[in-house]
Amino acid sequence: MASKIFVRPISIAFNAFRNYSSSSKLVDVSINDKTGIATVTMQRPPVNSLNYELLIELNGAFQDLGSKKIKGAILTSSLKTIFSAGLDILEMYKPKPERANAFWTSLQDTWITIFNTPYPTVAAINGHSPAGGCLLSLACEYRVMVNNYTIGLNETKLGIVAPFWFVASMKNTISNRESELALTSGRLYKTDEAFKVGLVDETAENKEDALAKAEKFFSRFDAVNPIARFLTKQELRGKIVKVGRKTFIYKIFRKFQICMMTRI
Ligand SMILES: CC/C=C\C/C=C\C/C=C\CCC/C=C/C(=O)SCCNC(=O)CCNC(=O)[C@H](O)C(C)(C)COP(=O)(O)OP(=O)(O)OC[C@H]1O[C@@H](n2cnc3c(N)ncnc32)[C@H](O)[C@@H]1OP(=O)(O)O
Repeated sequence: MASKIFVRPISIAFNAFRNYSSSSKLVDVSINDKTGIATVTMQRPPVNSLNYELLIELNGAFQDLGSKKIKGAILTSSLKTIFSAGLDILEMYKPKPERANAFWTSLQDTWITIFNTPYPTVAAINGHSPAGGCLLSLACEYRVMVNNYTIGLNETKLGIVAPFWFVASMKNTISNRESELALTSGRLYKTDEAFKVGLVDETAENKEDALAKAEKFFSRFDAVNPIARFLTKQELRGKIVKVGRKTFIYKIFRKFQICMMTRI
């Protein structure tokens, strides 16, 4: 039996941008009472492009799950063939500087939240997952991907530069060498190719299969102390987040991106 929990309203999460708040539910969160597994489903047709509102809801959903006693959380999509098309291109087209700043901050906050959850996370990638979509899956601990879709950080193909925390997320998952080859060429991997290089951990026949495999991943931790598990995760991932959040280079880079975005 699955119980629903409410995602924090956007207007409460970010009062300064009340004008941009939306009452529509872009993220569905359900927790299976029997298994203790939460499923976070992005539902922003047509392609789950990541705009400010979706990011705020996603961030709120993963944060709220931190206060629940869950076994793990699965990130997936309600759409038939798309996990997420990445950042919403409309957010990057001549935005107001305040909106660009809020958008960019919400993207990084969401990445940090998912990257750092105390509970285990799996991305059940049930469709295409370019750029920012790939980033979301990289923030999870494990990836199961349905066959015959594409995934990757294809920014260079779009003539843009993946921020270094996108790159760090890739390098946290596949080798430095493979990351270099993939990022410089803007490669989008097919599911089987992604599996071969370790970008995804398992392949699946369809969404149900992906969800079943995702659930199975959590049983690896049945005999593991959750606090020891989380502290170990922090040990492994903490430095990447610190670098992403605090450095001078990041601040410069962000200003540069906002400048680019407001001039397109
Ligand atoms: C391009 C960026 C420009 C400027 C950036 C400047 C500064 C920013 C600096 C740095 C940022 C770096 C990090 C960037 C990360 C990103 O995520 S950028 C976004 C990258 N995303 C993509 O490249 C995906 C593009 N889309 C696709 O490949 C395909 O649409 C799809 C495989 C996801 C789905 O294919 P189909 O099922 O065939 O569907 P359609 O192509 O017909 O699309 C349906 C509908 O959706 C709209 N759409 C698609 N992607 C996006 C998107 N990312 N944002 C907003 N809208 C999107 C598409 O236009 C169609 O709309 P309609 O025509 O039906 O109105």
